[in-house]
Amino acid sequence: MTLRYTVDAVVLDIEGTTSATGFVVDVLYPYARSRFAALLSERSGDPEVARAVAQVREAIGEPGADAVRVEKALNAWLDEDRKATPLKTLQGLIWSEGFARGDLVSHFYDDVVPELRTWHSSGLRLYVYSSGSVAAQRAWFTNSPEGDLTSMLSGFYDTENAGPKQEAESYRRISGSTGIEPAELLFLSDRPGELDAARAAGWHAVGIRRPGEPYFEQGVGDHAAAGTFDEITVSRSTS
Ligand SMILES: CSCCC(=O)C(=O)COP(=O)(O)O
Ligand SMILES: [Mg+2]
Repeated sequence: MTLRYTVDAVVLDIEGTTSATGFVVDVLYPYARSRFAALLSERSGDPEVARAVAQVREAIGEPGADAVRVEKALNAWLDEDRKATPLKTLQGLIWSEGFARGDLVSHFYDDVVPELRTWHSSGLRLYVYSSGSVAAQRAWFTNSPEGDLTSMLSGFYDTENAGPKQEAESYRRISGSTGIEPAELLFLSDRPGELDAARAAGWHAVGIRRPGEPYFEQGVGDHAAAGTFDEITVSRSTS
């Protein structure tokens, strides 16, 4: 069945939606895990690192936690795939450098890039809203197996600049930042809580259900659902 929407922009979740959670967990997470210790010891003076470390200490309620304790907390969050902002900031720093030096190439499901090209060439604006940091998102779309895709993207949002993905206020913030009315925005995500929040903010929302993804069995509640991007026809609003 084809789902049809007429909007100004499509906003994309990454993990479970454009790309496989398995790739993130099996390739990106070990890459970050093996580099946290060096980052924490060698770059503690970097303001972005220092701010993230302070956020970790606050989150674990240990203001005096040393680098070893901070690393332990980061690894525990990794184990449970916790979408904690300081974890995502530090991962993003490590990954963006890994992508830049050619250690990493991102992953997209086969249906995604062709559909993004179709939507972009029809005049739709494309944005990303992911728990992965903006630095990680940029690196992800720059270093795809099909080359640099960032020219199709109009902006990037994460939990730092927009807020938590399961809160309607974050979607209102993105709508305000893009200047696009909520009813002209379509969000694609695998997580029902994120779809609920987008809908509560007045957005259109479609659940992406891909076999093998963590939320496949649970489903997406009462949201419209698609198995692949080519099941969604999106036209640009003329208004
Ligand atoms: C390129 S971002 C890496 C994936 C990631 O760390 C993540 O948390 C993605 O979560 P999402 O909100 O896109 O499901
Ligand atoms: Mg997701």
